[in-house]
Amino acid sequence: MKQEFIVLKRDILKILDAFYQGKVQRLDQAYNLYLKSSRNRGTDKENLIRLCRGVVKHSLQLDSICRTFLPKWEKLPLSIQNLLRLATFQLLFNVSTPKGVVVNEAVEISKGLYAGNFSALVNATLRNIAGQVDQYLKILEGGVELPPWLHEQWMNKLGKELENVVKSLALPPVLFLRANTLKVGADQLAHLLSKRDIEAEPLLFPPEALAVKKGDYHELCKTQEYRNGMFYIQDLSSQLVAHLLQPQPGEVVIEVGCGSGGKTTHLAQLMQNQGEIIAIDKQKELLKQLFKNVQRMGIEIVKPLSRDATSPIPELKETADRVLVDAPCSGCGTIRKNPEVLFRNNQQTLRRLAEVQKQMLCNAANYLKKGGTMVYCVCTLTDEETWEVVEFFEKNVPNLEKVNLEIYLPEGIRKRLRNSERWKVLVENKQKGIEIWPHYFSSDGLFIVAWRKR
Ligand SMILES: C[S@@+](CC[C@H](N)C(=O)[O-])C[C@H]1O[C@@H](n2cnc3c(N)ncnc32)[C@H](O)[C@@H]1O
Repeated sequence: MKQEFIVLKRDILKILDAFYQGKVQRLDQAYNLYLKSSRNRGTDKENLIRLCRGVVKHSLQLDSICRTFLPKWEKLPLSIQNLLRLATFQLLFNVSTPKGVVVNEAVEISKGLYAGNFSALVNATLRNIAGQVDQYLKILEGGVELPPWLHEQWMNKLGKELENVVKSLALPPVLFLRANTLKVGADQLAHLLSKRDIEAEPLLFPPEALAVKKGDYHELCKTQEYRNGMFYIQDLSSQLVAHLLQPQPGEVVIEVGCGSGGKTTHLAQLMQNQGEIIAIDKQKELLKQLFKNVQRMGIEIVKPLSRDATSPIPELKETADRVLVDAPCSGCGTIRKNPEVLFRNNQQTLRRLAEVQKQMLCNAANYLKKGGTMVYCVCTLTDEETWEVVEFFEKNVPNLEKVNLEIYLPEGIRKRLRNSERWKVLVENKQKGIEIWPHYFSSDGLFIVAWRKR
């Protein structure tokens, strides 16, 4: 039995315990907090993240498998539940590790929990599950199990296509980069990274996008190219947003909900570092990170503004050529990398978020000059946060007309969208907004819509 795997799994269990106890909202907060402490610097980070993410992503399925053998599953202490979840996940997904090793390691760990009172139960349950792995694998081949409220919504939208979505959500997230074209092109960046044994393949659209084929997040952040601001780690669908806003050098652009600057820095690139971007967020901590990113990437046109964007900001009235509203949302498009989204949301949280989105959007429309363009985007695809927000906005804010974004999409992207039944429905209904579903490009899901002020 390899001692280091046992240590790794004990670490994972601490993270899962913190997550399921609700001590942190997001899973990445739980593992980042943990990895930050100096004792854990040598941890096999990627394996740890993969296993934590896998357990949370499949926990509805893992729990129902465990429940088959443990009718009193709900009454078990949380650490024992997590130990069984983790070992079951390994039995089903880590086919390279012999089943006996997985079971023995779990039993060994259980001896240190609750005076070993649950060791026999852990042993018997996992041996039963190990004996029926083939049967369970068939269930898991269907993809991630969505909570009923989300399954019903997406089924209504997608019908049979939902099968492809949930299968795609089960896959690990793809790491995408955006070359900072103020410093380097995608081909040149790929070449520089290859010297560090990182393989990143330039994509056709956007021209600055790359998909990482070899190398992980932590390796990338340590490179000289990262420190020199030659790239930003950003999902592919997010990279479409700045292009669809079409900012021009010399213009005034306002971004509402700028966070740490993923889209802000992209807007600055497209503006060739000329003009002005007012980057608004209510979280000061994120604005500090934005400042670091802007400096790292050699950008000089960003003015951070710490404000609550659900209230009007009178001094910005009719000042902007373009406005981007990147609103807080449930993140249902990001389940591949943020599986906690499956558990932290329900119809109530969606309604609360939709209210914030509506207020941010209605206020932001006032910042546009006549003839200016505004984009609203969210990395989710629930009705409440997308089309219902659009409907409310259009009823309440006059003098705006929807822009047909399809014409701004490059042929490759358009072709893929046109292949989907969902796109045909949107076009038939003259909806004009764009829905990127996670299986189209192995990216996050995203909703984008745009208006022009008359
Ligand atoms: C989707 S995230 C932004 C991501 C960012 N634009 C990027 O591309 O990296 C939404 C942002 O909205 C901010 N936010 C939430 N509520 C807000 C409010 N009432 N006023 C201003 N910003 C808010 C959050 O702090 C968060 O950074």
